[in-house]
Amino acid sequence: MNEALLKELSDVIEVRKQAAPQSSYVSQLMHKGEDAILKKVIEEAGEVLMASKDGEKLHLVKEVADVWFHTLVLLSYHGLRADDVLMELQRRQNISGIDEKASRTQ
Ligand SMILES: N=c1c2ncn([C@@H]3O[C@H](COP(=O)(O)OP(=O)(O)OP(=O)(O)O)[C@@H](O)[C@H]3O)c2ncn1[C@@H]1O[C@H](COP(=O)(O)O)[C@@H](O)[C@H]1O
Repeated sequence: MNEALLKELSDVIEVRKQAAPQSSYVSQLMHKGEDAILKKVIEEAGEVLMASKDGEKLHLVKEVADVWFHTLVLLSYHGLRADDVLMELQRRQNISGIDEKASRTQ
């Protein structure tokens, strides 16, 4: 995963959040509010399901990118960033790393 790219995208979303609604896709979506953002997340998740079933890998990658992007917009709406999710994933990896270490020493 390119962590820097996710952080960069989070920065762009933060800037668009403050901008006039007509100026960009993110600004418009932010202006429409939480329900509109949630609707996009659910819609894109449905498209991931269809892409998975049709077996086209590139289609799946594109739909997952749409989900990631819209969840970043949702995080920003709530004052959160990609970093918060990355830290949570890191925390889980650390826990499972500790578990693995413990099972090796038993
Ligand atoms: N990564 C994305 C990105 N991925 C998807 N989308 C938009 O998300 C929408 C996906 O919705 P759909 O697939 O349902 O397509 P649609 O029917 O055209 O969309 P709707 O009319 O239903 O909203 C499209 O309008 C895409 O353009 C994105 N829009 C922007 N970005 C990034 O966000 C940054 C800021 O974008 P702006 O706010 O547009 O400047 C850009 O630099 C990009 O890096």
